[in-house]
Amino acid sequence: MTFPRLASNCPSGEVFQLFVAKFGVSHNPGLSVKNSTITDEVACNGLFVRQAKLPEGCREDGLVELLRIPRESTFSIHTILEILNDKSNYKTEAAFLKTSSTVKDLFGTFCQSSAIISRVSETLLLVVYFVIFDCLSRSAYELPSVIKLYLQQVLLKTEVGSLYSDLPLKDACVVRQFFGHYGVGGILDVFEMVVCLVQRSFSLDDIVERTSRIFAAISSRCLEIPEELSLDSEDFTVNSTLVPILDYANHDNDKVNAHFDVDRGNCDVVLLLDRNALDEKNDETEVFISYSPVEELFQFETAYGFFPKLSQNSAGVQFWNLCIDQNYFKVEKPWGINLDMFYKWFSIKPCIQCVLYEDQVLINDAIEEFGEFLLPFAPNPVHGEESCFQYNIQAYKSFARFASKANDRSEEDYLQHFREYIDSREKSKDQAIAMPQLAWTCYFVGDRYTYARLDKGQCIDVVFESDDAYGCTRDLFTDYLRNYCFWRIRALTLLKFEDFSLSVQKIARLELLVLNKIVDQLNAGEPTFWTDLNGSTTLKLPKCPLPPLLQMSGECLAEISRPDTNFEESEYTDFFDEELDRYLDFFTQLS
Ligand SMILES: C[S@@+](CC[C@H](N)C(=O)[O-])C[C@H]1O[C@@H](n2cnc3c(N)ncnc32)[C@H](O)[C@@H]1O
Repeated sequence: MTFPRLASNCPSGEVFQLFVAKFGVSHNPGLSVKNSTITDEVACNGLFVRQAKLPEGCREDGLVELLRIPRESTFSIHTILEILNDKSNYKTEAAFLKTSSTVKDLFGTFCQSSAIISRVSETLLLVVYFVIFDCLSRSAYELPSVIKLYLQQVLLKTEVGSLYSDLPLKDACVVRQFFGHYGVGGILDVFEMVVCLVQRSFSLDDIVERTSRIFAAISSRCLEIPEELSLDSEDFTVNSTLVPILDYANHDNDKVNAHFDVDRGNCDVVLLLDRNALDEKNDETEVFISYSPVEELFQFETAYGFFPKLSQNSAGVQFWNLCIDQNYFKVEKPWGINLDMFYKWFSIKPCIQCVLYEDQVLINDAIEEFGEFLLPFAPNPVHGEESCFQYNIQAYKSFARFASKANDRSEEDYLQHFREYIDSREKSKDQAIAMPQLAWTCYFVGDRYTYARLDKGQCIDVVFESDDAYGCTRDLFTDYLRNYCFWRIRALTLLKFEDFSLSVQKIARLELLVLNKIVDQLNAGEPTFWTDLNGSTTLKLPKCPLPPLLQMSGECLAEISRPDTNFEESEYTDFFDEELDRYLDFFTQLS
């Protein structure tokens, strides 16, 4: 099989040569960069290896080193500072002082923005750096040449086709309304904030378009590069890092034939080929690495702009973290419970993990988070016609009592504070209240029928003690899920997809596919939960994390009126002393 030559407008071959000639990158003679054939959707480069040109022999571990990139030619939040602070990277001392101090000032200003602080990640900080570099390079500042080359010939030339490439999203208000619970609002906020900060500091053309390109390129090219904490330690941390040339490698979990690593001797990043994974018949093969062995499709689409094919190497499964639109919490309330308030107090992510497996969509009920999601559907273990949870609208009085006991002061000193604070936390757009869970009482049978204010882990231990309780709860949840799917399918099908950016259309279509599949399976009485496959598969599901709890961009559904009626603490707990003990630190810190 042969691959097409690089298109004349594709600079990656030239970039490869420049990194080799000027920035210490070395490579195996069999390695080259070419147009990849994996996708027609975007212009796509890839790394290729020609077997005939690979020298004989290999490393001790049988792998062949294809590429070596010195640490100082990679970009992490640490190396960028080192590159900026190295005077030898500038033509004059004056240029060094001007650029390095301006970058630090602007970076400091950007990082004070609350939208950035609340969502800070190393990848975001890299975006901030490169957006600043782009503006400086267009404003008569000198940039270290390694940064300039990577920015201008890689980041700004990359086509990704992800959610970030589509920023600012068409019809952003509707997208926020219908996909905000997936965290899209946070992406939009950060993008708008970065653009706004840049526009305040520079009057340049095309800021929005270039910022979007840089966001998309960095999000799709960052690698998690391990770094030892110290020379004599086995412990290491990982840094989000941009690694030139290696980042031309594409992803395919079925065709993986290489992986990257760090040379512990000098911290170079190396790309290592498994020669056994090459097909003898093909003289030239595309090099594939794995961006992630576990494929969660929303994340792949947002970061990389594509849904990978279902691959046997990923255990034959992919995931869709079905985030629940919190607006539905107003529509249906199991046992009359306000689910928004429940999940917020317990810091439970309103998200159901779906497993895409052999043309089926199965709810992953084998993870702890599923049990957590299920909790508010549980019936009272004695009074089966009631919920097993009770909400205390006057929880601020419990907080005041705890604080008074912990600090030996009067309850009155704290009442107003907690009333206002709890009010603001319950009404906030965060998905977690982030206070001790003292608002929901759980009824359970231990040695006797009793009640206490437990956290989610404790609740799971006591609520699902018996298989009956679990089965009954799961049935109630299944009805809820069916109704949710109908509601959401209806909402999504009423949308005019053509009004949206391409990536949002792809996400909406895939979610519809998942929801319709669940409904079809439920209607046909087919398995809906992963554990229902018992016996028909011995597959052990890989771990796929749920998305984090949203900050500042969840829904705010609380409409709370807080009556000031008689309040008896003992109606809400049988375990006051244990609870006080448990949360003593929180309350003593208030003083
Ligand atoms: C780290 S870059 C790889 C190099 C990139 N192809 C280029 O042209 O520079 C990651 C991007 O490559 C593309 N890509 C990688 N693997 C892919 C695959 N299996 N299918 C479709 N696109 C892929 C996606 O656009 C992704 O965002």
